[in-house]
Amino acid sequence: MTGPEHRSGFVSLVGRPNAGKSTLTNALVGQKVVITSDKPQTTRSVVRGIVHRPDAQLIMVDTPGLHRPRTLLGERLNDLVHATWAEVDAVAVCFPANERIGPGDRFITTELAKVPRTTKLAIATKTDLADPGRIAEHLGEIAALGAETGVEWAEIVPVSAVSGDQVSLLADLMVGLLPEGPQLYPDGDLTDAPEEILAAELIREAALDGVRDELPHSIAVVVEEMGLREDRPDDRPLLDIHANLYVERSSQKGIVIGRGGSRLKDVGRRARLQIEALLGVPVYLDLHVKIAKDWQRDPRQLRKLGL
Ligand SMILES: Nc1nc2c(ncn2[C@@H]2O[C@H](COP(=O)(O)OP(=O)(O)OP(=O)(O)O)[C@@H](O)[C@H]2O)c(=O)[nH]1
Repeated sequence: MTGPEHRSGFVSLVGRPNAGKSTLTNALVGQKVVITSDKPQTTRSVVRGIVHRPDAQLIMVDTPGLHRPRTLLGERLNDLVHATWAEVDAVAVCFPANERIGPGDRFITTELAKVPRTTKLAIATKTDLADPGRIAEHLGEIAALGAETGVEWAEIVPVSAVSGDQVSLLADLMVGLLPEGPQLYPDGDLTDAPEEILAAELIREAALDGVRDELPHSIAVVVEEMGLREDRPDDRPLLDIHANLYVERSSQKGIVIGRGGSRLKDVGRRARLQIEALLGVPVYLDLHVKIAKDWQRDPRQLRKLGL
C-alpha cells in the first residue's frame, strides 16, 4: 500500500568516465536491485536500478554520455541528453574526491546549467581514497564550480560506494528531493528502459523527417522488444530492436512506408545509425507500421503507447 507520504521519481547519476557512477548505483540499490542486465554494457549505455523502500521508490537512470559536439549528430545526441535530464526529477553529478575538478567536470556542469527546472545535486565520490583535508577542499571546489556555472546544488554529499560511508544518507537526501507519488514500478521486470524510450524517439524523428507537414504529431513509436542477440561473440554484439510505428489512418501509413517500401527502409536505416551512435553497439532494427485509429484522442491507446 502507498500512503500519502510515499515519494517516487527519477534520479540520473552523471559524471565523467570513471567517476564511480555504476558502483554508486549498485551501492544505492543494494540487494533489492532490478538492473536490466540484458542491455549492452557499454559505457554509453543506460543502466537503471530501482531502490525500493517502504516510503519511496527511487529510480536510478544513467543517461547516455555527453559529447563535445563536433558534428550535427553530436549536437543531436546532446539534445537528447538534455531532454533526458529535463525529464528526470534530479541529476546528481559525481566528482571523484581523489581527483581534481577538471575540464570534463566543468563541461558537464555547464551543460547541466542549461536544464533549469531539474534539481541538481553534487556527489563527492570515492571519499575512502582521500583524506579529510582533501575532501573538505574538494567540497569547496564543487561549490565554487556551481557558483561559476550558475548551477545551484540542492546538496553536496561526500560518499564512498566501496566502504558504504554515507550511502544511506545519500539515498535519504535523494528521496527527499523527489515529489510525492505512488510506486511507479512493480517489483520485477522493467519494460520501458530509457534506452527504449530514446530508441523510440530516434525512430519517430526519422519517420517524421521530411513529412512533418503531412503528419503533424500523428506518429507514435513503441519499442516492443530490445535485447542483445544470443550466441554472439563478446566482441561482435548485435542489439535486436523490434518496434512498431503507429499512425492514425491508412493514408498516413502509405506516406510513412513510401513507394514499394522505399521510405520506410530509409527511415529504418537512418534511425538505426543514430541508435548505434547513441548506444555504441551494432543494431538490427525491425520496424513495422500499424494503424491505431485516432490514437491521439483515445486515452487507453495513449497509455498503451506510453504517452
Ligand atoms: N576506492 C573506491 N573506488 C571506487 C569507488 N567507486 C568506484 N570506484 C572505482 O572506480 C572505478 C570506476 O568506477 P565506475 O563505477 O565504473 O565508474 P563510472 O562512472 O560508472 O565509469 P564509466 O562507466 O566509465 O562512466 C572502478 O574501478 C571502481 O571500482 C569508491 O567509492 N571507492
